[in-house]
Amino acid sequence: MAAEPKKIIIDTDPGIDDAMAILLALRSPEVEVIGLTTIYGNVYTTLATRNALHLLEVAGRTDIPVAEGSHVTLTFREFFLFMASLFPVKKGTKLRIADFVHGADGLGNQNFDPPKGKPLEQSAAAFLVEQAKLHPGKVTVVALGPLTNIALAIELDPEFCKNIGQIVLLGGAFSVNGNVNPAAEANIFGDPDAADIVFTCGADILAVGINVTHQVVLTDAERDKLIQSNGKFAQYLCKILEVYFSYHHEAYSMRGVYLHDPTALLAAVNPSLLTYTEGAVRVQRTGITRGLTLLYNKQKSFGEVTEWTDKPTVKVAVTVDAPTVVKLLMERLMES
Ligand SMILES: O=c1[nH]cnc2c1ncn2[C@@H]1O[C@H](CO)[C@@H](O)[C@H]1O
Repeated sequence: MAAEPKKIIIDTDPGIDDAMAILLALRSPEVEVIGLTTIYGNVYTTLATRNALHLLEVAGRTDIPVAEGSHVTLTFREFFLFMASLFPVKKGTKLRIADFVHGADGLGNQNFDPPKGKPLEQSAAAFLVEQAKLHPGKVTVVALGPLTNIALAIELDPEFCKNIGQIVLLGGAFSVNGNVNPAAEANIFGDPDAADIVFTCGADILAVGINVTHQVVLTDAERDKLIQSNGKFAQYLCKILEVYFSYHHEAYSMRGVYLHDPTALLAAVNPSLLTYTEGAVRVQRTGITRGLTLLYNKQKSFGEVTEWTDKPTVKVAVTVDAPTVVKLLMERLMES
């Protein structure tokens, strides 16, 4: 008898590689997407919500709910709540939005029609808490953007970390340079305070960092194969991928793109595609290395108490079967 599909919620900032991961998830029988929650990162949260609804309409899956997430980082949020109580005036935020990677609309400057659907009334954090409680130990969150919503879910319900089955997150640059600056990877840099809360919350966490996703490349030749296929999702993605290819060409002088989000998604679909190590991860929250992720492998027992002492163990991906990830992605998108 086939195993019941794993319930997943994708926390996402679509985003071209997010779009690939979402469509891939919808073509993966091993998982059932029970919701999308949105976050800023590649675009602002409002646009992330719009794009999430749009992608579900493209896929004909408007039965899947979308819950809108935080518009600001954890610290800004706390500051706002405090200031709003004193002066009810809105101020601008200084989010780092990667529109130069994904286009101004987040989906390769295609300017699609606005979606017809609407997000739930419920916030992303409330949705995450509710679903984890409803299916204890059975829901996997695949977090593809900054970790604000997950940290808010932890704040909202201290039981969330126990109720959630696993958090597979795309984030961090473990023992390699970041992609925002030499220290930091984009998702962790987006909200380092939230990331540190998530890494130390005690949930079952698998972090897939760019030390792993930089091994997974979709080449120009593979994109050509996607273009030539009749797959509906492949056709759609090839339209939006142009901007992402140009960015990689400029930034990395490469003829191909990194498959960050699809790799993290497939790590949730089939964990045996990766190997991982274990230890405690802390995130640098200030200074020039803000957003740095540092894994303590617990091989040395330090004489003194450190910021890593007694912190829970998480899994950090080390290797990936890149050819199989690319093959699965291509096959599933071309069949669609
Ligand atoms: O150079 C970059 N700057 C900012 N964000 C990036 C860059 N390259 C990729 N991403 C986005 O951030 C996540 C991986 O870190 C991915 O979701 C990717 O879309």
